[in-house]
Amino acid sequence: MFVQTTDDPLDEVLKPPPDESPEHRAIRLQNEAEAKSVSLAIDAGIKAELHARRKKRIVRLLLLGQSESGKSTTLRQFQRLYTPTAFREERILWRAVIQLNIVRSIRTILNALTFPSTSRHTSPYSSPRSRAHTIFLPPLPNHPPLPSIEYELYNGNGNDTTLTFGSSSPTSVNRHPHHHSHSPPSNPDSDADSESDFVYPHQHGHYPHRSPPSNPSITLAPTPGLDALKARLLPLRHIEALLIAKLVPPNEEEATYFARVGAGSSAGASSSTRTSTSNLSAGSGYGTNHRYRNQEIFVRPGPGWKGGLARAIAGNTGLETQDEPQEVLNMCRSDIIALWHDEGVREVLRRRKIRLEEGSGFFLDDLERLTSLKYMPTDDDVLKARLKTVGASEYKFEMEATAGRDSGTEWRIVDTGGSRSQRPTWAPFFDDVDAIIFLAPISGFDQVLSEDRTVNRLFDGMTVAVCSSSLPFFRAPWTLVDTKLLPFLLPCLCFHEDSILLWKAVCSNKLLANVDLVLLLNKCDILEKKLKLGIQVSKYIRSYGDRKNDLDSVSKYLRNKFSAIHRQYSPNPRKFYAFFTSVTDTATTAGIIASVRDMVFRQTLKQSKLL
Ligand SMILES: Nc1nc2c(ncn2[C@@H]2O[C@H](COP(=O)(O)OP(=O)(O)OP(=O)(O)O)[C@@H](O)[C@H]2O)c(=O)[nH]1
Ligand SMILES: [Mg+2]
Repeated sequence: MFVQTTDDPLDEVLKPPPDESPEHRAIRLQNEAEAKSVSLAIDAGIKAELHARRKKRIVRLLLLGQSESGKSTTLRQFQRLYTPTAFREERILWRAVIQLNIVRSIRTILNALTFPSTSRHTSPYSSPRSRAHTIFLPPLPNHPPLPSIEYELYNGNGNDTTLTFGSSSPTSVNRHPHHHSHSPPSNPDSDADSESDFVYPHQHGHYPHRSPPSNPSITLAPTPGLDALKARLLPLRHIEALLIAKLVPPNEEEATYFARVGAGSSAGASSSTRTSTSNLSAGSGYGTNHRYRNQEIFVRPGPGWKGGLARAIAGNTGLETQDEPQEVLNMCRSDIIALWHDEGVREVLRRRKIRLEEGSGFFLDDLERLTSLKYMPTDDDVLKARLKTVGASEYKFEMEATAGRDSGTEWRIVDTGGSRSQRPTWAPFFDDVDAIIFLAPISGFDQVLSEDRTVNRLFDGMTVAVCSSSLPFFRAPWTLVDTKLLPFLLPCLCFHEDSILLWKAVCSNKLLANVDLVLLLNKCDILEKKLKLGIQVSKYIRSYGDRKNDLDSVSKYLRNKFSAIHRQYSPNPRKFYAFFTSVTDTATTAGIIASVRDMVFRQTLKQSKLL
């Protein structure tokens, strides 16, 4: 029976009729009882859901470390292990990145063969014999004609070659003298070009091994073999532009920065091709502006670039795709393989100290498979692919049931860009993080930072940085520190810029005082290779002294260094977790990631007093 306690007009409506019969009343009461129980059940469901949501654990991990330390690769390992279906589905999207990695490796080789390496040889125009040429290339198959674009390439025998792709091009490759606007300026140092420290191939396109001369310079010889090979590899420049245009959104200002700096002629290019044009001009920029030739293509983390690629290949299985870069790679396959396996080329790279196989995105040892028309990236390929990160982004993982007791926990992993200009983006994540995974690529003891070639990756570069508790480290980008300002920036410490410096900064940061730090001493596989090649650690790290130059001794020595810093700089005592890793190695990394996950999970429970 309703008890009317309010003046609610609804009550008036719901009031039983005054002449309600006993039968009708019984039915009405039964209906009301049923409605009430349904309503109660709904309320209970909502309550339970709210309760479950409140109970749901969220663990937030932050990946830190210098550029190329392996942060994004570690994230991909997490994805591979904990969201395998999504990881597998996305493999096809990585093909473009791998193609770009291959093309860039080839470009590095061709540049090494072409450009003199000594500091006085900074201009490809410096030869008095320089003359520009134009090569007209036919439009590539299965691709709409591109506007006519010109690129310049120093072809190694004193001539500049301008390449033109476009619908107006003749159908055969031929050369003719280029107009005067591309004529090389005269250079008073031009005689210097008659000698350089690189080996030229002989006339049949092979690169004979030459024993090192007593003088590090090697006299140049005419190089028709190399010219022919390079001409056959020219389409790689075209696909480099296509790939960049595919991967970098057209509105990406930063990605095209260096292109604009090194831009050549791009008149007539449509706005959609301007990205590729200007980036190709950057390709020409490595002819005319050497300092930009190592610029990396990057993407902002998150699904953005993948979304664009996915749309581009929508409806395609990836097996019978008409993928132009793949077709061009396939077409150039034998030349690429010949180039990479040539002893003479290897010798040039050795002399130039270019060790592609130790660098990022190295795929040249597997060209047969990777250049096949039906190539589909494997898990390992995806892990080895290199795509620089800019900015920071959070990735969510629901652990699957197989993950055991932490199933239902939501893991949020933040991947960050590690190059110097990116480090200020780390700070906003510091106040809400459960653990930090810090990657230190210990193979970098004999390398310099790609963004500053005066700075050793691990130890010995001398750079000034500002670090103080009152001036948050990461909000004071080192790049902004001007030496003129130094007297005003106190306290000011002189650091050795490198992974060690970063580790010190992370350990000492007060915001992170209660955050667990997990150190991955990464790239052990490369370290091992270097040590086997006889590279002496003591040459680069003076304090290493006369310890054994083997993997065990070196890695333990480095771990102790990091551990000592952790002990000394942590504001509060905390445990030190360190692992030796090669995060591209799926077999070993799976176990390590499981340990890290368990350890972080336990600590999180402890801190939330659930354990
Ligand atoms: N051989 C080897 N290569 C590795 C290892 N870890 C990472 N790499 C490779 O090194 C390159 C750089 O790795 P990333 O994960 O992109 O580096 P990152 O720290 O994310 O770099 P940024 O995005 O620039 O900050 C990639 O090509 C990886 O495949 C390793 O342990 N061994
Ligand atoms: Mg990255």
